[in-house]
Amino acid sequence: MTEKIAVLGAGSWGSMLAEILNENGHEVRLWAHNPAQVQEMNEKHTNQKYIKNFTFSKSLKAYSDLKEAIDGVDDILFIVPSQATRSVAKQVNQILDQLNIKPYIIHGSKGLETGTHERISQVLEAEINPKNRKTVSVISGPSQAEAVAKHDPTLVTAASEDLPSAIHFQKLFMNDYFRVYTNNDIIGVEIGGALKNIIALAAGALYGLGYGDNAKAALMTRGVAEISRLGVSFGANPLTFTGLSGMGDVIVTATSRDSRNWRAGYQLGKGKQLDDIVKDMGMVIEGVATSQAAYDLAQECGVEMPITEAIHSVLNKQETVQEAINKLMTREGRSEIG
Ligand SMILES: NC(=O)C1=CN([C@@H]2O[C@H](COP(=O)(O)OP(=O)(O)OC[C@H]3O[C@@H](n4cnc5c(N)ncnc54)[C@H](OP(=O)(O)O)[C@@H]3O)[C@@H](O)[C@H]2O)C=CC1
Ligand SMILES: O=C(CO)COP(=O)(O)O
Repeated sequence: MTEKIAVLGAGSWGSMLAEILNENGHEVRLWAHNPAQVQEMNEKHTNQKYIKNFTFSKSLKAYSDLKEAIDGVDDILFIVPSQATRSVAKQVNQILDQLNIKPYIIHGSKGLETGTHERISQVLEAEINPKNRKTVSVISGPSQAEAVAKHDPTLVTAASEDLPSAIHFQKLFMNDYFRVYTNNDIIGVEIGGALKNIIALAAGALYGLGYGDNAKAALMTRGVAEISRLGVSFGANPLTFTGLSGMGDVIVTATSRDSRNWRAGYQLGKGKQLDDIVKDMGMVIEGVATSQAAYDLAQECGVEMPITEAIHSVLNKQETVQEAINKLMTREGRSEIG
């Protein structure tokens, strides 16, 4: 089955997912809002700012006109930063009002919207009229774009409340280096993907301060515990958090030097100011905005999330990283389970 697919967002992950789909034989249209980036992709087949030293397939075409990118497609994949998804979805909906198509929608963004605290599938469902689309799904899991570029064997999850839609995307993406599982727990998959970025910030900060493997293992394990607590309070399946989009993504993002969130945390641990880190990174650090949304949600729902609170207070300059660690370590003793 070959399909026409629009990929919206040509950063590290959008361009790499577009390359996978293109290699799988689909007709892929990669949309970027920056015309210079479209020109670079079409003329040099590179995307140097986002994926260094990688040459994309010549058959992968980039577009700067959103309507041209979407017209006639079977599927639309949203891969812009979480906080930009709503504005892109509004534009897409207006265009779909004028076209006679009803595509499947999927996204690969890992964040929660600040203010509304919505998951990205909720944003897409709200902004794209059901008459203009089929279901909304997510693709998530441990998948640094730089490693996918090297065909590192990578396993991810496609999730939708509608299992046939998840299977639809499993078939589109699967190949011999990119293996896709399915899950109908979209809440758990999205919450795991979004909140692991907070744990990655914390892991980088610990390393920046010089702490080692015990601290890293403790952080990852208790990180999954608190992500799971929040997710379960929204009806997620606790087992999802032991899987690829939960523990799997915590492991890769909290250990990979390719992770922007880990690198940002490392610099925080070294004492660099957040504004400078964000400016110098030049790519999205999802954990920064998502730590605010997760902190607000935890307060609203009465869910205990000590690591999220610690990162929130460090990012808001209420505590240093060392002070936050001291507070975490001297909390009252707890039972591990429950
Ligand atoms: N990189 C990775 O390995 C992975 C990333 N993800 C997730 O994918 C999502 C995207 O990340 P990634 O590709 O890495 O991010 P990048 O920062 O690498 O790229 C983001 C892209 O989105 C574009 N963009 C930003 N704002 C807008 C907007 N308002 N409208 C249209 N386009 C916009 C940027 O263009 P410009 O810079 O020109 O503004 C850029 O092309 C994130 O949620 C991330 O968590 C998930 C798995 C792996
Ligand atoms: O989500 C990712 C890998 O699974 C990418 O993480 P970063 O955004 O921290 O690079």
